[in-house]
Amino acid sequence: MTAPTTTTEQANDEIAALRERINAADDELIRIWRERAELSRQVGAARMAAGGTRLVLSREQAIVDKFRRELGTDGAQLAMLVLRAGRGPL
Ligand SMILES: C=C(O[C@@H]1C=C(C(=O)O)C=C[C@H]1O)C(=O)O
Repeated sequence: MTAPTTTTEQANDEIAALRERINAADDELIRIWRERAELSRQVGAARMAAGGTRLVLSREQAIVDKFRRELGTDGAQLAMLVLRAGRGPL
């Protein structure tokens, strides 16, 4: 059996530092999630105020396709949640 290359204390320090970065990334994701939902709501309101539709399915499909291309099947699922956050459930 090979000896460990780091001590438990070193590993704990590294994990604590990485978790700080994860927490910062999560905060950013939450901020961006809220920002996008608000922008989407504003687009919907502007379009409906001009007599247009609340939804544009071709645009939503393009967004789902982009997320799938970039992130795979989970990305497509994520896009559905992202879209729902802005315009509400279908
Ligand atoms: C924001 C818009 O309105 C709706 C919401 C979308 C979105 O959140 O990306 C996309 C298409 C529309 O169904 C838009 O048309 O861009």
